[in-house]
Amino acid sequence: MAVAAAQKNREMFAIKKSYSIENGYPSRRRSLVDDARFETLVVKQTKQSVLEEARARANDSGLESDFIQDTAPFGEDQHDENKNVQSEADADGTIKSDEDYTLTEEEIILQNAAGESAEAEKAIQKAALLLRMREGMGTLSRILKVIDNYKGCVEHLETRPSQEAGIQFDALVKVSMSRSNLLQLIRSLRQSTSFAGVSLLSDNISNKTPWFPRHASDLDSCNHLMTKFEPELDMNHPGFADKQYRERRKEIAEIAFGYKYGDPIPSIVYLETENSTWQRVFNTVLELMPKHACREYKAAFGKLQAADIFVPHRIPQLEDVSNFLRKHTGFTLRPAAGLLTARDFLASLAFRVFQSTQYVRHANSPFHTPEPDCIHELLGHIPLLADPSFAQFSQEIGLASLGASDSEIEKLSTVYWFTVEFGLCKENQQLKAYGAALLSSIGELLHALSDKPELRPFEPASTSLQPYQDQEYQPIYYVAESFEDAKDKFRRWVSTMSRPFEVRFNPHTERVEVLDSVEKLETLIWQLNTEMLHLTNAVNKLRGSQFE
Ligand SMILES: C[C@H](O)[C@H](O)[C@H]1CNc2nc(N)[nH]c(=O)c2N1
Ligand SMILES: N[C@@H](Cc1ccc(O)cc1)C(=O)O
Ligand SMILES: [Fe+2]
Repeated sequence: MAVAAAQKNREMFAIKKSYSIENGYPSRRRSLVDDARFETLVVKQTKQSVLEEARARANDSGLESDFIQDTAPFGEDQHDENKNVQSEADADGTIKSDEDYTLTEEEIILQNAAGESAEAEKAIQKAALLLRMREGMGTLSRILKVIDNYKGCVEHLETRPSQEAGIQFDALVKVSMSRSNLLQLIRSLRQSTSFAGVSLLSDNISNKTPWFPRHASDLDSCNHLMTKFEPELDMNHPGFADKQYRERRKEIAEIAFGYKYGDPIPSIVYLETENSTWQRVFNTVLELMPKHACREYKAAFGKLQAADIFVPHRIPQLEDVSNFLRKHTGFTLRPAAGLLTARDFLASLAFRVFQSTQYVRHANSPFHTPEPDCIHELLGHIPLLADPSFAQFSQEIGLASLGASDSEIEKLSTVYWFTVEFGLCKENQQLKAYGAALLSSIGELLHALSDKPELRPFEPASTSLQPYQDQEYQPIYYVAESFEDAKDKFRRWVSTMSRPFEVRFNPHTERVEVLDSVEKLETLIWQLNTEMLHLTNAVNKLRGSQFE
């Protein structure tokens, strides 16, 4: 019961998606908790206000309806005396106010795209319009004339009898014209009573792909918190009744809110209680790891110990860990204020950036906590991020998430959940843990390896559909044939995702490029050829030296 209630409570606050710029948010926030409360409202209101703003802008531009002016209103013969009000009177005689022009999301995207710069406004845009024509085919010739007046080119025209009462025909018109003219055209058509509807269809509105972070510095604008487990909001949270703990959390969250790409991660002077929580978990992990952790985890763990980063008596500083990872796999860390939305969290992996919390779980619950803390990130995630093959794999997941649909993000994060967070694998017929949330939670690790939970073979297609909760131990775990097998299967499944474009990370610029032109592909092929040449040379040199 308590679980269900808490889940509901959290769902009320949870923000499911997105890069915050895309949603119109300012990038940084002052208070974790106020923010969290505020954001649920904002999510609802943002769309509304963006729509209103765009509408106001469209109305402010003082455009006349060229459609009406240039072509004479439809049916002018019959309604001559009404000519002046034609553009405002609807078929049933009601006045069309500006409120009636509901801008669709496509139009807002178009408007935003046009508003980016003078060139962007003039850029030629392909678009498909669906016009619901109240009257006969005669309307078509007028439409074509208006498009011509706006210097548009009609690329495709199709009509069909309408299914709806009061509408004679639907016309699908594909045009290419400058963005600003396209916007005016739509507005113009809307003002005519000859149409029961004018809509811009989504698939053609933009030759651009959706917004997503293109450079590691764009992550400054994401960082979106999921208001899930919060000591302030959740009665089940171990820190709910501990004022001091909550203050401490706020203090540490401020670092993440203030952080910008390129900054060194500020170090934290951890309290004695915090270090001793770390020590308890660290020592237990050390004890259980040889028997229960997968090989790759153990190997990387050893390197972190050798570098003096993993020591029992103090919590490692994120900056030191980040520098260590950079040297091994090119991964770096960014401080995060709490649980991020799956979209923002996965996006950072595309840049080989791992968003890491910096606060420590409550001292009363060292062996399991309902939200990620730095002990989870450090003991759970960091070792594998120092493994080159796993690092590569993590980045691929991140790249696959960029611009993916909400339902794909949901599936991706579910598979991520059952592998990277809670994955089990076989090693010489023995069950081993590779999931970070198992390796950072002794309680859950022992539960996973007991006979209590259900174990299922890992198959991304079905695993991606399995609902889960994240407050208590998992009732189901997925077991891969081996750690390699988990990565292989996940990778192959990711490549079946339906996103209509491919992206590539350029490590020199830390930029994600959309592979949407022959030129870009040619440059890449040239780079690969150069690399092939070096590799072939290396092979030849080694072969040659064998015979010396
Ligand atoms: C992608 C998936 O949802 C995953 O569980 C993410 C969500 N957000 C996160 N946010 C933080 N800060 N740390 C994490 O480990 C995760 N994990
Ligand atoms: N349960 C994990 C922490 C965690 C919580 C929620 C998550 O989504 C991930 C990790 C631990 O105790 O270490
Ligand atoms: Fe995690």
